[in-house]
Amino acid sequence: MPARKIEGIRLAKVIKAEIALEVARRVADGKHPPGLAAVLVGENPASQVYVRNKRKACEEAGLNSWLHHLPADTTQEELLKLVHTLNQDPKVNGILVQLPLPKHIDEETILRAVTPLKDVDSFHPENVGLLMTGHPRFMPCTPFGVLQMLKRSDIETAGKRVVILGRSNIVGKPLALMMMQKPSDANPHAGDATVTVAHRGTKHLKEICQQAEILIAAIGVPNFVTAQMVQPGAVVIDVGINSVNGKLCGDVDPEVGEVAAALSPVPGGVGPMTIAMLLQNTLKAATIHQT
Ligand SMILES: Nc1nc(=O)c2c([nH]1)NC[C@@H]1CN(c3ccc(C(=O)N[C@@H](CCC(=O)O)C(=O)O)cc3)C=[N+]21
Ligand SMILES: [Mg+2]
Repeated sequence: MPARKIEGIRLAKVIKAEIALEVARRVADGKHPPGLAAVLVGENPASQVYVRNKRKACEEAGLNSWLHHLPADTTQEELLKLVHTLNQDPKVNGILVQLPLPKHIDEETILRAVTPLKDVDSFHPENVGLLMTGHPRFMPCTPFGVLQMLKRSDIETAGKRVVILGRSNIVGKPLALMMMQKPSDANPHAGDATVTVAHRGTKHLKEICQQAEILIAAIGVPNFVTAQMVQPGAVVIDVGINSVNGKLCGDVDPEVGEVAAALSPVPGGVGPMTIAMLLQNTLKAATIHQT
């Protein structure tokens, strides 16, 4: 029986509608709409697509959004100056500096310059630390999207054996934290799972993947996960966004659909969920700022 398709794009629509309702309620109370400032440096075509999708989603949910598109030769000082301006702007609740940045700019320096209270990506070390200790301020958007995708598909994570392929700061590492943590009032979305993090250097990778009840691929290699790596009946989440001959493809080979119980597609899976959670975080930021 082919795998059930976990339609992130449909779940994201539901979440965006919930956010739109809450935004309308706040506006009716005389508050400003939450505002997201996106900063894009240079002409990376994929980044331009993501930023466009983010702005469209903001518009649909009634949030304000601004795009600051700077030329590829922008200096680090100029970018820092813009970040400082956005930090001070009361209409801006969330700041997103699209990665990757051009080589001559130090990403770590820029991510630390975003005030943690507007850091809707949750990339600032203060927010990473809060997440690590189980008191998240903002949950990073892609891992949060993965957890919501499972929850809203009635897929239990508690007590399950979860294998995460990939150890990036944006996906693998924070997802591992959120998946393994015990839920609490401060951390209601925690997964309560048993987590293994594997990567390209892992020995016996196939055997480890076969142990997974939930397998999450965020390794950045097209079609890396094949059917023989997947336990029959497992749930597989594909976080991969790869471009192959101009076509978008994930980290999971489509043949996995023949053995998995459920599989998230690319496109239409984790990507739209990431954007929905970005709006959720921007709304949360507005709540924190009381604007
Ligand atoms: N500061 C920062 N925050 C990010 O959250 C961030 C980033 N930098 N840099 C790049 C990655 C990637 N990312 C995606 C968001 C949406 C889709 C998305 O909407 N994908 C659609 C299709 C898009 C298409 O047509 O190419 C889908 O999967 O259905 C994909 C990828 C956010 N990222
Ligand atoms: Mg990785």
